[in-house]
Amino acid sequence: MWNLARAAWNLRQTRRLSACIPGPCIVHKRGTDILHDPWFNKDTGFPLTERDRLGLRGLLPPRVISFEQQYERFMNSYHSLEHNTRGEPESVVSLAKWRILNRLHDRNETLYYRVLIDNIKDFAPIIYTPTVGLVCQNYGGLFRRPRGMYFSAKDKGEMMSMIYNWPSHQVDMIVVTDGSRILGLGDLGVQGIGIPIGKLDMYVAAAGINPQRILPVMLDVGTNNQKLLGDDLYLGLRQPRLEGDEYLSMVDEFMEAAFTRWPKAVVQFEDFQMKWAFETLQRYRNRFCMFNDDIQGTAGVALAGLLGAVRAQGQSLKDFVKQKIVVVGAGSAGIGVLSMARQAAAKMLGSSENMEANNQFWLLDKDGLITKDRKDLDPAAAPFARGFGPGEVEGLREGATLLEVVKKVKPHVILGLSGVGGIFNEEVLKAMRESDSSRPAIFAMSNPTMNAECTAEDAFKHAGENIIFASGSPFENVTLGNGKIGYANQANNMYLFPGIGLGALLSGARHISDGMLQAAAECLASYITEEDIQKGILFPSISRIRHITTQVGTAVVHAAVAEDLAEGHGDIGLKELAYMSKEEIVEYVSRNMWYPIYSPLVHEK
Ligand SMILES: NC(=O)C1=CN([C@@H]2O[C@H](COP(=O)(O)OP(=O)(O)OC[C@H]3O[C@@H](n4cnc5c(N)ncnc54)[C@H](O)[C@@H]3O)[C@@H](O)[C@H]2O)C=CC1
Ligand SMILES: CC(=O)C(=O)O
Ligand SMILES: [Mg+2]
Repeated sequence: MWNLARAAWNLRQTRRLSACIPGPCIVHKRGTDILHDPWFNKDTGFPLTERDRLGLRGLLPPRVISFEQQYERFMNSYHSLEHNTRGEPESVVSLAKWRILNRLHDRNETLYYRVLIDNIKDFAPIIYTPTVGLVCQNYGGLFRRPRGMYFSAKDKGEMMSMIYNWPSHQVDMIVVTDGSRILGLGDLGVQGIGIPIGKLDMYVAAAGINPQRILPVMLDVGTNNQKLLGDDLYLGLRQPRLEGDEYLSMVDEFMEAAFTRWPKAVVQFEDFQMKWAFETLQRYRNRFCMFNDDIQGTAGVALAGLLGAVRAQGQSLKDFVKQKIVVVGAGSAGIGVLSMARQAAAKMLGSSENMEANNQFWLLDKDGLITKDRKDLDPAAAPFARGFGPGEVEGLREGATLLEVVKKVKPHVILGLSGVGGIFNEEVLKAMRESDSSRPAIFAMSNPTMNAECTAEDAFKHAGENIIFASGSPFENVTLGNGKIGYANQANNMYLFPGIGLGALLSGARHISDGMLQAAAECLASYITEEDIQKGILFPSISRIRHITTQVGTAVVHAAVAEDLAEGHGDIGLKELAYMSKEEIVEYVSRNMWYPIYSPLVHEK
């Protein structure tokens, strides 16, 4: 039986290798309809024979420009824009850069994704955080043409038919938001659509998901943002947010519709306010192949960073259980990080009893330190409320301030996921000089840049040059004395969500388990070399994101198979997956990653 599966796998391999040259792309349009379709459009790059075949002759200037020349011309325009906007306010420059990229996205997807992949380090801050936040805030004014699908409270009962309005026959990856907590910017209603668009651009760039098979989705359930409600030109529903069962029945309807049309799709929930983030995750995670990026993706990246910080202190990974970690922000992201960190510690300790005694975490929210004396203690925060077991620090009361906590606990790590810019202020950072760690870690993970708990520069200036620093949005490295560099790591879930989604898709996982998420986090944690860790580098350069995502995707496929959750993908069945070696899974994952090149277009009626 196994030998047969093996033989079939080998045969397919051979066939595929001989088919590496870009295959033809079937197109059902002709003439200007092709030029106006960004998926097929090659601008001046259509060869003459193709112009003849597709009725394009005379619709373009006669000269044929190669893909490389088009690429160079775009990059030249981009660099001129950089040059011409020098000295302008940062927001003006960032939006100008976003516009030029967006115009290309609207016109020629192949060229757009190629420049994005090749220049991901420079372009991620434009199409993703921080600029995407600014884009969402200014969405009404920037809107030119729609992207993705919008399901509103007015569409109740219609979603099952509406989903068939989407033109692609196959969708692999859906990112959905209700716009209720966009980065650290709060409720932006329908304007939050920029986030699923940016996340899916990262899916294409990092995971090689085919852009014809992605779907950004906005669930417009209203908004509680008074400014938007009072704005005549606001593009979403001008009504308060749906609540309770009305809200859930709308999300239910969307999920049923999406999985009815595309049963093998993966759905990522993004930027939902905390109560709905947790509730929808519990509601759907055993029914559908879905995950919540803010809770689960962020947790894996933070855990990888925390383990890196242990290594940077010259300790063994097992010493993680001795680290005193203060988390600031008890929302979906903060609680997600603590839950995963606790799981990892429990695994290292080997028993839940030891875990009770361990008690290494302190959690604060807008009302200060959370203890068991907290009135109306949120059930999600309850496992991390102080005031039980050994390890209590004298004199720390319910609601203690961050400064009090840092001074008394002398933590190894402070990790911010509060959405509040600057709360790691000079006093807090200076107090970190008394940390019990030889290399204290400061993670200011809130987005966008304005909402980071501190800047990289302030962290190194006030907390000392030996710290480890990471932030959610990118900062420049800091030049320290004696030619040393203070590394500004970017601890952002972009290092994991593409690999989680890709691994879930290619394994055909029924759902996404904790084991699959843990495998993703462990893979990222082990990616970085000892030499880099010693310099204070916790995460690899974003320019390696395709390679990282291949590895993370492989780890996720492997875990899905090991947990018996995989059902296979396309013509690769479970048995073939189960038979693959690690190298073969890597090869399988890479082979399934889309790469932007112009394919010959063949017209079919
Ligand atoms: N770097 C990354 O990959 C990620 C970063 N984030 C960022 O984390 C932030 C929070 O996200 P969520 O947890 O989903 O939001 P949330 O709204 O669910 O939670 C925010 C939490 O911060 C607390 N808080 C507010 N003011 C505070 C203060 N002054 N001191 C201490 N705590 C305070 C709130 O009480 C709440 O517990 C956002 O800025 C988001 O952009 C979220 C996901 C991933
Ligand atoms: C990065 C991200 O997912 C957030 O800030 O919400
Ligand atoms: Mg998010």
